[in-house]
Amino acid sequence: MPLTRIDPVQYPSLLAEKVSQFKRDFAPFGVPEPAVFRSAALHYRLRAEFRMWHEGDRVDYAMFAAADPKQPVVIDDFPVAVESICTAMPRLRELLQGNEVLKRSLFQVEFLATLSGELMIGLIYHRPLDERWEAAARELAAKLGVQLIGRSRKQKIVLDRDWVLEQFDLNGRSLRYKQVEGSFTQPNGGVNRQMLGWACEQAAGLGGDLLELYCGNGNFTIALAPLFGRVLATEVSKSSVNAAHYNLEANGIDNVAMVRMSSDEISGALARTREFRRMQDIDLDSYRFSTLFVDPPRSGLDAPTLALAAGFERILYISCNPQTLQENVAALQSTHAVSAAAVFDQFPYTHHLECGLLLTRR
Ligand SMILES: C[S@@+](CC[C@H](N)C(=O)[O-])C[C@H]1O[C@@H](n2cnc3c(N)ncnc32)[C@H](O)[C@@H]1O
Repeated sequence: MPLTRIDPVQYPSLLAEKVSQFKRDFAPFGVPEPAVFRSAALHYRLRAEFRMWHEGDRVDYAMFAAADPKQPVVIDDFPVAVESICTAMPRLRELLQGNEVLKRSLFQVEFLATLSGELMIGLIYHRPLDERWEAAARELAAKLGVQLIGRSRKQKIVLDRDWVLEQFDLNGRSLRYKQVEGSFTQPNGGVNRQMLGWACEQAAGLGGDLLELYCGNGNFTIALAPLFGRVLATEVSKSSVNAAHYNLEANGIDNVAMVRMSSDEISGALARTREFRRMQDIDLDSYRFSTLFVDPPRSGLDAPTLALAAGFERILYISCNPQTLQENVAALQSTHAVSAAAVFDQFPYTHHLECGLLLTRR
C-alpha cells in the first residue's frame, strides 16, 4: 500500500490547481503566463528511501505518516518511483528476508536511480558491518546488478563506487553527470530535463558571462555553459563540488571556474568586502557578468545574496519554494521585473511546486 493514494486520473486536475495557485500568488508582481512542464503521472522519482520494519522473521519497507509518526505503513508498491526501483524493491526485500547477515539491524534502505538505467542502493544499519556482511553484500549486488553501499555509525563500505552516472540528451548534446550518494540531485529526472531546456531557452542570446550560485554537481552549469563567454560557479557542499569538477571534464566544458563557497561568501567576495584564499586564482575583475543563475535551497536567497542579485542585468531563478521566491521577488521589485515564468511539476500529488523566473533589470 502506498502512503498516499496515487491516482493518475487525478493528475491533470491536481496540477491545474497548483498552476492556478502559482498565478494567484504571483499576480501582484505582474508575472507573465507561466509555461507549464508536466511530470509523468507515474514512475517519475529517481530517489526513494524507506525505513525497514522488522516483525518476527519478516522485514518490510515502511514509511510513517506525519499525522501518526509511530505507526509504520508497510509499502509493497511504490509506483511513483522509476521502473528500475520498482523492479528492484521486491527482489531486494526477498533477498534480505532470506539472509540473516544482511537483514540483522537493517534500519533503512535508499535507492538512487538514473534515466540512463543505473541503480545504487544504500543499506543503513544499527550495528557495525564486518567481513561477513561485505561478502554477503557483494553477492547481493551481483544478483541485483546494482551499486551497493553499507552504512553504519562512523562506517561507510563502498563495494565498487558510491556514485551513478546519469546520461541524457539535451538540445542535441549528450550530457553526463556523476551523481554521488548522499549529495543533492534533482528527484524527478524527466522534469529536470525540462527545467534544463527552459533555462537554456531563457539564456540563449544573452551573451556575456554567467555567475551561478548553488550549482550542486553542475546540473545547470553543464547545460548553460556553452551559452556564455565564461562562467563562475559556486556551491557549498564539498562532495557536490568534487562531482561538478568531474562533470565539467566529462562534458568537455572548459569555460567554467568552480569554487567551493557559500552564497554569503561569494556575495562578500564580489562586493569586495571579503577576501578568500580559495579565490586567489580567480580574477574577478576580468568577468563581464550579464546574468546571475540561482537555484537555492527552500530558504531562498539570504540578504547578502539579494543585494548581489540587485546589481545584475538579469537573474534566472529556479526555486523549489514559491513562498520564499515571492519574498525574494518582492525584495527585487524596485530593480527587476519578471519577464518569463515557468512551473515544473517535480513533485506530483503533493502541494510542492518548482518554478522558474527570468527577472530583467527595469
Ligand atoms: C536545490 S539544490 C540545487 C543544486 C543544483 N543546481 C542542481 O540542479 O542539482 C541547492 C544547492 O545549494 C547548496 N547550498 C545550500 N546552501 C548553500 C549556501 N548557503 N551557499 C551555497 N550553496 C548552498 C546545496 O548543497 C545544494 O547543492
